[in-house]
Amino acid sequence: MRVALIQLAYDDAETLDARVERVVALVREQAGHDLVVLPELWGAGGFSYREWSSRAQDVTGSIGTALSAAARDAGVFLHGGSIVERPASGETGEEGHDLWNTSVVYDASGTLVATYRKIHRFGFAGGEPKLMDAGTELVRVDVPAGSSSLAVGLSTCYDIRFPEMYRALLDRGAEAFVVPAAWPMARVDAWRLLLRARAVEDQCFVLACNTAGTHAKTQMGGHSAVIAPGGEVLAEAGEEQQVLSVEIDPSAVRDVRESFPVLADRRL
Ligand SMILES: NC(=O)CCC(=O)C(=O)O
Repeated sequence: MRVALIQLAYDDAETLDARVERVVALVREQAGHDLVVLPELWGAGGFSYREWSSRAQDVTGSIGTALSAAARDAGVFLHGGSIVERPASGETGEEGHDLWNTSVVYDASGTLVATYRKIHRFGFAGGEPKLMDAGTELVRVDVPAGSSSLAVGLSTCYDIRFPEMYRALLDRGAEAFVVPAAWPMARVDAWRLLLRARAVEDQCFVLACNTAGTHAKTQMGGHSAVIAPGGEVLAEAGEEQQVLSVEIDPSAVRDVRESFPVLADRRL
């Protein structure tokens, strides 16, 4: 199964339209991959809190429409990273906000097959908790891989600090976790550690796609990575924009779990 992580760099000068055009061109270049992943909030800007409301969209807005077409044209399963979602229905959340940090996933025909609203909001008293509602649903999506498939648990950036969420995804059958992110350089050591920790403790692949470049006065950390279910780093990006293209073998999950059956020793 061939996976591409598009570690995108952007700055404050680029318009949303120009960024969407650039991103969908990069997605189309990944034809031949089974799964392509983009970072968190690449359209609105991961740390551009002040812009989030004006850049919010329904999942069927301009970003979603462009991603759907790119997935179809490239013939790839596409995790489109996340958008600042403002549902066209006027829905509000339990805390009264009308915004969510929502991941959008398309199959190779361009159909929106899953959405995931980020459960753990980053920013303490500011940022996401101030502006957005928290998601409440765990989401697993099965990505076709040749004659079989890979069960992928969805998560976003700051979620990686909450191991109980990944255990819950494991209990829903996850064999891999996708982690789109806008994680800053200042804490990149923690990012690299946490990705491997989640892989080792749950014996799952971790496919983590971070942001690069500097926006909203925040330097992003890069270091997107693909981690095997035994914890080996199969590929890791540097600090600049880069596409990581990696072959993974879904049967490695079963092999690791059989040869070192630590999950069978859980005491609930
Ligand atoms: N966008 C995020 O969730 C950032 C998370 C982060 O910087 C951290 O957990 O540290």
